[in-house]
Amino acid sequence: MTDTSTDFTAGPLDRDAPTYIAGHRGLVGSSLWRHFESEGFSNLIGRTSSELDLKNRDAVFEFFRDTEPQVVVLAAAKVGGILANSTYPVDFLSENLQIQVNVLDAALEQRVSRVLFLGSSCIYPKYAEQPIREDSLLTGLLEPTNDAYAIAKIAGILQIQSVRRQYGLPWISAMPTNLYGPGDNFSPEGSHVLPALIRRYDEAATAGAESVTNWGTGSPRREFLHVDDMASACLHLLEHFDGPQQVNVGTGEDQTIEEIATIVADAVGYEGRIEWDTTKPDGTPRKLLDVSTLRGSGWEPTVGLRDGIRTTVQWYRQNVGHLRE
Ligand SMILES: NC(=O)C1=CN([C@@H]2O[C@H](COP(=O)(O)OP(=O)(O)OC[C@H]3O[C@@H](n4cnc5c(N)ncnc54)[C@H](OP(=O)(O)O)[C@@H]3O)[C@@H](O)[C@H]2O)C=CC1
Ligand SMILES: C[C@H]1O[C@H](OP(=O)(O)OP(=O)(O)OC[C@H]2O[C@@H](n3cnc4c(=O)[nH]c(N)nc43)[C@H](O)[C@@H]2O)[C@@H](O)[C@@H](O)C1=O
Repeated sequence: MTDTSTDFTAGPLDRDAPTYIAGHRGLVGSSLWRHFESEGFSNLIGRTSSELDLKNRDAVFEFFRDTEPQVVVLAAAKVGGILANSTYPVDFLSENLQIQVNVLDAALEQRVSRVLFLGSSCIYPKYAEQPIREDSLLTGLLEPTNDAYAIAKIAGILQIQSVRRQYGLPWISAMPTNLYGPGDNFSPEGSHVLPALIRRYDEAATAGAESVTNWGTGSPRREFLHVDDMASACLHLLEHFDGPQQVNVGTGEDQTIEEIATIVADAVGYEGRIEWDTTKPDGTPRKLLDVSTLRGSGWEPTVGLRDGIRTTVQWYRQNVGHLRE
């Protein structure tokens, strides 16, 4: 079956159109909200999970009928780091499938004109050639620590492509690399590596601890994008890209986890030793995205890694760290 949605040309979005940001209180959603507001969007719609549980299909359809969004960014999902993903795989599979199927089906009933679905770089095979091109999808086995989450995200890409083929609507998907920034989840067990390190090193610096213990071996490589760059890439794609293939979103540069730990230690002023708990999983050895599609469409990141980590530490100290006992 071919993609029939070929007569659409991406262009500026209507700043007054009802625009639904699903997950608007999360790391990505809150940054999207700030960015869309700063870009003049006057009719943004958001609902918390207690106001609208996106797993509740009837409630989602009723919400779409009431609010009639014309643009939807799907940044609501069950999200977590390597340990949460590997400990609760059925939650990551089932909740994400329910959320995305409900939102995309309701958006289809309303014939929403532009939808952006957010996946993740973990959709690609564990041993994909680096940097990972978009056409590596489904060419090899997944990383077992996040295969359930990845399968849900791959289903989302297929749903976007299927709506394009069957209904000709110009919906798109973006696959972000590991993200960080203000509004992140800093829970020690459930979070991703960067917020976990910021919290651990800040606590160690405050306590004058002689050593900190991080997870795994420190040798895996990861690529990090500041969430405000992610938000600007999302709007850029909605206005400049149309096509069935998911688009990678990243910086095109990566570091070892050990290097990241050193940058965080510098940022918080911690001078003690680093130890590694090798009973914790390393996950995929490397996942550096090929970002030539996005770069070719005229977008590039603006926040350097050291600056981004420094300002995230400041945000953490002002908004989360001071709440500790
Ligand atoms: N963080 C990262 O490093 C990466 C994230 N992504 C993707 O980006 C997107 C956003 O992630 P991120 O911002 O980090 O995640 P967060 O956990 O920070 O935010 C997720 C948001 O989803 C909402 N949500 C979760 N379940 C439900 C539900 N049942 N009903 C309604 N809302 C719900 C939550 O709403 P509420 O706060 O109201 O409870 C929350 O605000 C996700 O699709 C994720 O897969 C991709 C790659 C990397
Ligand atoms: C975005 C992406 O995020 C997840 O994949 P991941 O990249 O493996 O995620 P992570 O950030 O949790 O870990 C990165 C690396 O860092 C190491 N590491 C060290 N010390 C801590 C630590 O304290 N916490 C965590 N979480 N990791 C640590 C850890 O051992 C690993 O080697 C997916 O499940 C999936 O959700 C997904 O799509």
